[in-house]
Amino acid sequence: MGMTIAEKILARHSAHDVLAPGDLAVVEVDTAVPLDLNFYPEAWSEPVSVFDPDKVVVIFDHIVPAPNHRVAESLERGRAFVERLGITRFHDVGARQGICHQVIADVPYARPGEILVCCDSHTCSSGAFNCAARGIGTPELIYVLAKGRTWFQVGPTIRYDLLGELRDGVTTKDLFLHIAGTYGDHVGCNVEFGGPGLASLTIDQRRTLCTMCAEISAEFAIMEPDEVLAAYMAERGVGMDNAVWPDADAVYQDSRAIDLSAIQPMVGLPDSVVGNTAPVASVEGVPITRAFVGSCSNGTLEDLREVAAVLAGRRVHPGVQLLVTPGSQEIHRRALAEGIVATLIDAGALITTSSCGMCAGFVNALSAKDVCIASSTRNFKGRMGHPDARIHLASSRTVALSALAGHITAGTRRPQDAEVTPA
Ligand SMILES: CC(C)[C@@](O)(CC(=O)O)C(=O)O
Repeated sequence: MGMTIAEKILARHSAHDVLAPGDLAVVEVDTAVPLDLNFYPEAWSEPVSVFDPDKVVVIFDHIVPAPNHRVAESLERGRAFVERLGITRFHDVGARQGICHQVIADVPYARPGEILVCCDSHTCSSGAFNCAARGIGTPELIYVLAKGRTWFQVGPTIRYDLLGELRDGVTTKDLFLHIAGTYGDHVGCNVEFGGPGLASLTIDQRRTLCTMCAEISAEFAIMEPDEVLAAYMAERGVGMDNAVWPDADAVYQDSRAIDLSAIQPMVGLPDSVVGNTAPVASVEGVPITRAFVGSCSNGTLEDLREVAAVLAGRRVHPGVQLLVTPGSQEIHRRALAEGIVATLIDAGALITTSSCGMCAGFVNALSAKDVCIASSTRNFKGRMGHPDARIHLASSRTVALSALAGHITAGTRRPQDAEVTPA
């Protein structure tokens, strides 16, 4: 019987030749990624040894730099663990800091055909690399660290075939919001992306889409390998030998074709994106007080470029506070080199340290009165501060346009503005 990408990767890492939905697979893990949050005393029960220190990557990203002594003590616990077990791949506060999924992409720690686990729901982000990547809980991570193995129950797979190309100014965030609004949640299911339209999407755009699949409760969200991925990996010295395509006779729970050219700018409405999204045009004019660009879904260099293109030579609306959080120090440095940081600051934005930042609600929280538009991952009630704050999710471009206007808007691109705006 034919297998989907997820089934094939799990089978290759297990004792099974064939896996089908419902099967339990015990698998060897290629990479395990503990985060700063794992080292809180209530969560952490330290393994005496790790299965292979070279397969462990420790990344501090959620609450960094430490805002209080409790966090500082957790980070110290993490550093002691890294030191004791001889883990060399360590992203501490400082020069190598970044959001785990962005760092995993930058290096890259996620590789085609491999299995990567991390204690964060957005770990499916690395499905863009044809990697079976998934979030797990801290107790399970401790087991993986000790034994190098974990288990998954194989879920049915929903296949998305992408056709055509996105129109100018439309992003994979809009594509995701279309999927979440149209099809609702994908609880217990793997998601697989392929089709001729995939070739038109950059790696950053692919990561946005895969990352957001956590919000529809997907298990694995994996893309087919192609030349775009091969080029990205080749630049980083990684081959495609283990890349996995689905079998021609793979069995899917459902197959859905999406015409990318039909997607329009979308907004995720408060307080969940599941079945709750709308074209930006339909909420045009809703006043906002806060705007945020960042997170593991949209803190990429392409996001920052898009925001800079919108903001160049303009000023953010006086009633709006705009925060921009580069996904990693690597991206921050490249944004500096490209002049993006200066453009954003001149426009009135605040650039923050590379971390989960506002998305995780640990810094710069929203008040009860705030209305926010964010390109980040999640908009549950109370996610970014007070439960009465209203959070809309959108592309970084829509966030930037809205920050200029002081209200939610799909706006227009600058060259078009120049044509229609009298001097
Ligand atoms: C810790 C929290 C902010 C988290 O990172 C947890 C998670 O994704 O598993 C999230 O994005 O909700």
